[in-house]
Amino acid sequence: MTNAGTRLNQLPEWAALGKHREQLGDTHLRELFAADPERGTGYTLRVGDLYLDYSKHLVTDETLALLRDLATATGVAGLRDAMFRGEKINTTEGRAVLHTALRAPREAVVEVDGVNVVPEVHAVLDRMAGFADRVRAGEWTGHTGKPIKNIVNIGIGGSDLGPAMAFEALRSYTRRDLVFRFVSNVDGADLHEAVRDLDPAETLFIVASKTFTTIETITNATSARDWLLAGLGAGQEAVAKHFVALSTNAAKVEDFGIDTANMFEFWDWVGGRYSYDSAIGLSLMIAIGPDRFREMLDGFHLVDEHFRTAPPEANAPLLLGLLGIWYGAFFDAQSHAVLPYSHYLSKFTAYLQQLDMESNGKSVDRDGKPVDWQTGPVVWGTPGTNGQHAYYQLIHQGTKVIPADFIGFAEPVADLPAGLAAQHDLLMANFFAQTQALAFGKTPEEVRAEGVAEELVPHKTFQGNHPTTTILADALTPSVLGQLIALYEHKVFVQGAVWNIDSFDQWGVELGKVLAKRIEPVLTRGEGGAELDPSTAGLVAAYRSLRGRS
Ligand SMILES: O=P(O)(O)OC[C@H]1O[C@](O)(CO)[C@@H](O)[C@@H]1O
Repeated sequence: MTNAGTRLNQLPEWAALGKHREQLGDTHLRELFAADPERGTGYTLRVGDLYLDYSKHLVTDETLALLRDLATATGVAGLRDAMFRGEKINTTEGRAVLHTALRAPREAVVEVDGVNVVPEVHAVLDRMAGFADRVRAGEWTGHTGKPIKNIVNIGIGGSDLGPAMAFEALRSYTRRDLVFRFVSNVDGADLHEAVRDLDPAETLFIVASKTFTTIETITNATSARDWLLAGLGAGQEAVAKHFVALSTNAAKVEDFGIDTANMFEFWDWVGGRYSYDSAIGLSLMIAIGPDRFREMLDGFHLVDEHFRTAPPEANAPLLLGLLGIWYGAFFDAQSHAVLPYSHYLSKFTAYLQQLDMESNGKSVDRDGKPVDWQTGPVVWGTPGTNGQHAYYQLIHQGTKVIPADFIGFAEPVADLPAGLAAQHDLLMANFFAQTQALAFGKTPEEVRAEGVAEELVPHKTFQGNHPTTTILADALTPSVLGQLIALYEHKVFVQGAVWNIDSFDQWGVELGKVLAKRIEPVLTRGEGGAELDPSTAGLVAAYRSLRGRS
């Protein structure tokens, strides 16, 4: 609900943006830069260790002011403050949204239903640290007395993507003598490949599931238990030394056979896709150590505080959120590319896909009314420079408007051998070249001036005017990773607030789960299926026939 109870696209601020968009017409970034020599330095922000350049966006001072007016009219700041206060802003699930409490300092007070949750958060972090230290020191031994050397995280969605992404991102900080694997897919191949070369006696499974009912995770965890017990030739008593659980659901953890003494808890006010800085990060904490994990939490907290207190003109998540709204609503942009120029961020965009698309892939507003404005974009991308040799052609010369974030670092990771570290300038030269080419393109006149044959001029012309944000940091440290993730979390928040949707539920994933449960007995035993539509019934029959079951 907007502050005036008016639908988003009925607001005068929305109309003002529409009019402004018409006036902007085809104005080119070349013109905007020519008109303002300070633009390249003026349209920048510094947040913690992040340097943000938004000068290559199709905006003027007026655009930005109008977008901030829209944020005011839609009550973004009020909803933000309600979130930080622990109010139940996830209305369809009746829950508070308090991932920010996961990184609050020990002395902070954040109340849910009148209870300060910060002491509990730190109690769990301390328990995690104690456990991580024991594993890292070789003091946590398996059933046969051998120290644990292999850590396998079993989870899916937010219980996988966060720790898996952060493990990759911080690989240079990880214990290289321990093996870390992440299993998510219910395709048995995932678990098979993860454990086939491991010694069960040295393997710890971390079963990560907020609900502890997710069928993929419970199925994989059950198979992992079978693999372990068969490999050890042991009974159920071996489970306690080789399985720990990360969950909000102690009863289900116990049902599975994991001692709740080996459970690390979190709470229903932590959304799955906002959870890797909770107990869900245990595998990461074992990998990088508790101190580095805490540095990461401090990075998150730094951006939380920025989002909570920075004025609108200098508020980075607000700005990024509003830019996305601008392109979706007024340029018909359907997607948003996130292009990290770091090999270690290979899973960053996949992580953001859940964060953004599960949060803002909604088509009814908070009151259940259909929206008639664009909501969350398709988020996609892979690390540069690989994308340059694959799909950048379409970004440069295609017909779509694709706003893109370019993320890069001044320093290569510390433990890269000098010869390989020397490649970093080339990587970053590509990083800077791409946003330059996207913004300014190459005019037909410039192409002709190179002596290109006239019939090839249109093919070699780059229209430019493709909007990008550049995010530059000194190095990919635990703190910087936390800062980056919090930046995106709050950007997603801002967009959901303006679009007036509940960014914290995910009802859209439920139907498929229910149908899969109904279809499985048809596949395996030929039972039921009368209710299947003709297409699905035909496919199921073909599958059964191919498997020799009909
Ligand atoms: O941690 P859980 O409860 O196993 O859920 C895993 C994932 O499944 C979802 O609920 C979607 O199905 C995500 O939101 C969540 O991150």
